[in-house]
Amino acid sequence: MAAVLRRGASFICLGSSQLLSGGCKHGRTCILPFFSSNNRNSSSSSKIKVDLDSSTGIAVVKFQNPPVNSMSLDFLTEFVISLEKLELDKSCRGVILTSAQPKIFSAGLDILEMYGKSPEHYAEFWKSVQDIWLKMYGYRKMTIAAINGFSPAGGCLVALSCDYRIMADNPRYRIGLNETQLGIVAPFWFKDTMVNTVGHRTAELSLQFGLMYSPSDALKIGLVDQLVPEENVLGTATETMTKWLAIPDHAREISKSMLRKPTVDRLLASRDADTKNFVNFVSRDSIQKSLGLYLTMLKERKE
Ligand SMILES: CCCCC/C=C\C/C=C\CCC/C=C/C(=O)SCCNC(=O)CCNC(=O)[C@H](O)C(C)(C)COP(=O)(O)OP(=O)(O)OC[C@H]1O[C@@H](n2cnc3c(N)ncnc32)[C@H](O)[C@@H]1OP(=O)(O)O
Repeated sequence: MAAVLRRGASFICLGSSQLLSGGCKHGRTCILPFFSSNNRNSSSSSKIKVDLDSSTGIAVVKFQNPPVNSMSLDFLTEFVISLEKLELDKSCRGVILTSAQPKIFSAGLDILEMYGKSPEHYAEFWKSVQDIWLKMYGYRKMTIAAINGFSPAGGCLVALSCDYRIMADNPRYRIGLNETQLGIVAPFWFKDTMVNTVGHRTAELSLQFGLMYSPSDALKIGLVDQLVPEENVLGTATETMTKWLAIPDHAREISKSMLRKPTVDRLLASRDADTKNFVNFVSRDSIQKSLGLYLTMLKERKE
C-alpha cells in the first residue's frame, strides 16, 4: 500500500509505516495533492478539501462529496487521513469543518454502505465510522463545525464531536440524530455524544423520536452554540476560532481530554463487540427492509 503526496512540485511516495506516523493507518490508498503558496497549504483529495493558513494556524476542511456529502467508506477514509495529517502538523492549531455543497452539511452515513452488502463490508464500514468519531471526539486541536445546511444522523454526530457549533440561521435546515426514523438505532457512543452535549432528558426525547431540529430549536436545546446568517457561517467560525486560539493550547487540550476521555475510552474498550453488534443488527432482514423502504422514500420524494 502506498500513498502519493505532492508537495509544491515534488511527489513523495509513502509506505504504510510512514503513513502510520504521518497520516494514514487505514490500509487504503490515498492521493492527496498539496499546493503551497506563502502561508497557505491546500490539499484536495476527491472528497475532502483542506486549506491551512499557517499564519493563523486555522485549517478549513470542506466536505465535497456531491450531491449530499453522504459519508461513504471512501469519504470517511479520506476524512480521517486529512484530520490525522492536520493533527500532526505543528502549524495547524484549529480546524473548521464545513461543506462545499450548497444547503447540505452532510446527509450522514451513506445508507448504501449499510444496505445489500456482505457482513465483511459492514464491519469494514463500521470500523471507519468508529475511526472518524474516535479521531474527532478525542482530537487534540480545537474544532468548530460551520454547519451550512442539513445535518442528519452521522452529519449531526460529526458536528457534535466538534468543540463548538455555528449553524446557518435558515429555518429550512434541520439537524439531529434521526436514526429511529430509518428504523435503525444510534449506537451508545452516538448517544453518549448527544447526552454530553444536550443532557440526558433532552437526549431521551431526541433519540427516541429521531427528532430533527430547526436551527432555532437546536440553539434552544444547546445542540448548536450560535446561529448566524448563512453567508456569515465561515467568517464567524474563523473569528470564533481566533478567540479560542488565544487560550494556551496545552491548557485547552488537557481540559478537553479530561471531559471527553471517559467517553472515548468506553468505545475503545468495546470496539470489536460494537462492530459485531452493528453487523448483526444491520444484517437482519427487518433492518434491511427498513433501509430499503427509506431509500425508496428518498427517491420517490423527488418524483
Ligand atoms: C441490538 C442493539 C443494536 C444497537 C445498535 C447497533 C448498531 C447501530 C446500527 C445502526 C447505526 C447506524 C447509524 C446511522 C447513521 C446515519 O447517518 S444514517 C443516514 C441518515 N441520513 C438521512 O436520513 C438523510 C437522508 N437524506 C435526506 O434527508 C435528504 O437527502 C437531504 C440530506 C435533506 C437532502 O435533500 P435533497 O437536497 O432534496 O437531496 P435528495 O434527497 O434528492 O438526495 C440526493 C441523492 O442522495 C441520496 N441520499 C441522500 N441521503 C443519503 C444517505 N444518507 N446515504 C445515501 N444516499 C443518500 C438520495 O437518495 C438521492 O439519490 P438519487 O439522486 O435519487 O439517486
